[in-house]
Amino acid sequence: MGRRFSKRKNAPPRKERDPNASYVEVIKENAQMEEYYKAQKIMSEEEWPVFWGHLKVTLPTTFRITGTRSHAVEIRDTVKNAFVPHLSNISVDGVVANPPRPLAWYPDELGWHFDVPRTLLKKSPEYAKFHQFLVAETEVGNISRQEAVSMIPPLLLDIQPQHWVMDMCAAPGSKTAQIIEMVHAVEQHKVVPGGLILANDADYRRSHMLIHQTKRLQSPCLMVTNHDASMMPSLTLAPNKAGEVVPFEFDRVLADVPCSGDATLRKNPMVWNSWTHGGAMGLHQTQVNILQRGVQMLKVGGRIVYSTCSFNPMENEAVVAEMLNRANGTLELVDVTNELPLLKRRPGLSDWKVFTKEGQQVDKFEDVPTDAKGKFFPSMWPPENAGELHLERCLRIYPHLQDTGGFFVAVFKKTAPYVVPNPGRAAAAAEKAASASTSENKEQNAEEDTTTTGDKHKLDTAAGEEGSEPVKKARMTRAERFGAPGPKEEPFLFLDANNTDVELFSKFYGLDEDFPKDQFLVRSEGEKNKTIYIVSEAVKSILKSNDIHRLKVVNTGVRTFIRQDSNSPADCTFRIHNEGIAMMRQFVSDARVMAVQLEEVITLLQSPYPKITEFPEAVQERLTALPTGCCIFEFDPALEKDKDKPNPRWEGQGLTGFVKGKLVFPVWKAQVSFNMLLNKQERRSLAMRLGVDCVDSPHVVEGGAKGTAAKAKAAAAEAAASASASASEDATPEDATPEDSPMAEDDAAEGSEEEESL
Ligand SMILES: C[S@@+](CC[C@H](N)C(=O)[O-])C[C@H]1O[C@@H](n2cnc3c(N)ncnc32)[C@H](O)[C@@H]1O
Repeated sequence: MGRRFSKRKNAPPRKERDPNASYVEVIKENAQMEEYYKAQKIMSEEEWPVFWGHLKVTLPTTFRITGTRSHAVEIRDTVKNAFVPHLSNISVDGVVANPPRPLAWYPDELGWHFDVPRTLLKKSPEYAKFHQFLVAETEVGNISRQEAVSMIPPLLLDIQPQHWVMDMCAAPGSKTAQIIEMVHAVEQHKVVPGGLILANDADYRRSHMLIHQTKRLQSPCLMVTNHDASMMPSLTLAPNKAGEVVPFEFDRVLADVPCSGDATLRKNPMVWNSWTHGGAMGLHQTQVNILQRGVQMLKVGGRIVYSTCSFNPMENEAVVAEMLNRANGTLELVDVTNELPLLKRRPGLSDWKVFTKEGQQVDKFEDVPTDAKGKFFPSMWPPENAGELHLERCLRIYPHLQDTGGFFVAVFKKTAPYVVPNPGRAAAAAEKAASASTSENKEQNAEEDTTTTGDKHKLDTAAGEEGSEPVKKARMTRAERFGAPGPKEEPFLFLDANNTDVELFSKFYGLDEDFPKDQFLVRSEGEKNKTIYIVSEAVKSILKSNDIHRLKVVNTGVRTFIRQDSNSPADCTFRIHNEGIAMMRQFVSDARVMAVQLEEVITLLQSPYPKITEFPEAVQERLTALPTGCCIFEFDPALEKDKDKPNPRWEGQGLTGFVKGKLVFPVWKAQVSFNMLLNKQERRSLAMRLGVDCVDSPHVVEGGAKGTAAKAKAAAAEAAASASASASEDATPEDATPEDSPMAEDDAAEGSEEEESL
């Protein structure tokens, strides 16, 4: 997960976690690595000392403002106008900090960086306030801490809202979040977007980090799967509404593959200690196989971006060159010189050297000693036609160019169908490996079946001697490679448009005629429908495929309606979940929407269950007239009567603080009182943006404590919860018991080992 600014529950003592504390003990030298990269001639001798020196400097903090377009702009303007002017020239103990500033190359000033020593963050009241803001906005997913260079691959995918996008190695999900935002970039009224985001990770536990990271983006177009990306299954999809069977292919694919990670030195100083010549060797073939499967599943005319956080040509240009040669003219490198023009980059290499684990240079595959042959593939060397492949079109990002981490990116376009096998220059050993991992549908699916039943994993089954890396890998079980497989997922069951429950809430909320009522689903077979999710038409066509058993879907759908088992006399016991409110607001009848002023919002924020009599007299009559049950409160700052009155909390801002767009949130009306259906973080974030105080609702339910939910995915939950950053909470109506939704299981499993506070 992009690192977050959040506080962690049960976090180890600060001292243990302070990365600076451990950094001082690392000696930032590695002679082998220095020699290796000098031999690769990744830059001139004159530039080398600047590059090498920069690797030793701690990375600035970077964050990205997330969410839908208008919302993100609002948060950006808050950072720019409310904080930055107060953060210039601040010094503590003689240290002056650079105030936060936008990344020059990131579009619309939505990417930011700053390098502020921890002491200053703690001691300066201005920075403390800024930090508090970052924490609150991160909690609700409006800000995501993400390394600057990691933001590049999604930007180069050139995603359009209607695109089907596959993120092959997606966890913890910072790039997936960016992709989701791009698919939702155009805010359309009364439309569920047509795009699709399939986010996959081979590691089940990490696939749950992915769910956590993307949950707050509330996309009905997202599907999270758990496969070895080199063996993503092929499916025949169910016909869509127009009766067409569209192929299971993607307009855009991101292959952000597992790599040795030596370009993350600034963030992970331990790499100084651990780097060896062998680090990249065991990854090269896996990287080729993942990229190749991505190319197969890409539409002709589509774009695939390959990226690593490694400087190593064996993981970078060698993989790219092998793929281009296998593709034999059906794939080309795109010249992206004019894309992100302010991003400083260096061209890819057309020549590089290969070394043994012991550090001996080997000029060609044929020269590898027989007893070491199993560790090498011919594709690790520069091909003879390297000069013709336009490898210079690859992007090498070096830390000293713009004070970032290092990264490698290659952007391809598929120009014609790609047929496997086409082993190109690969030798017999690699051919065998490739065919094991990329052979057509039948074999792939059979493979998936065997891996899930615990048989030996066949990926990378290269011919090689006993004890060689490929053979050892081939003998690994799936669990050894990717951790324990998750439990069998509950099925995704669609509700008919004329299902009694669908009819009940459709009528109660006056759902628009155009609303796709056949895209609701549940996950609790045989039980009454407790939690109702909505998915896009594209997701539905996948879930309704006859081959769906081949795809391990771990999560999809946005929580939209929750059944409240209560004694409430409400006509409809389904409440709207805050997750689905932005989308549902477009389709809900105005009769269920109450326009409110700031004063009413404050009453709800400052009292857990305010009685009608606690609201301003002017609205009491309207509130009394509302039928019991769930309704939507809508606050439009443009209609606020006192909007220009200064807000004492935020200097220079009107009374509504930094909230410029409409706010909608679900509220439960009981007999005599109201309850805002927001969790603790959501309440706090809203209060902070409005510049008012709030109280936490006492009726929140800790997600981790949801008994049955926690049990259901015990394996994943246990692992993730131990690293968990924040148990989630859900607000419930005062007179109702908390729902026990299948999706609540995710709350128990959420969290990230990569989470870090400022
Ligand atoms: C570099 S990280 C991806 C980072 C991610 N794209 C992001 O931006 O947050 C690589 C990921 O690949 C996953 N992985 C490793 N081998 C894989 C495979 N064969 N198929 C799919 N995922 C794999 C790892 O679990 C890891 O989460």
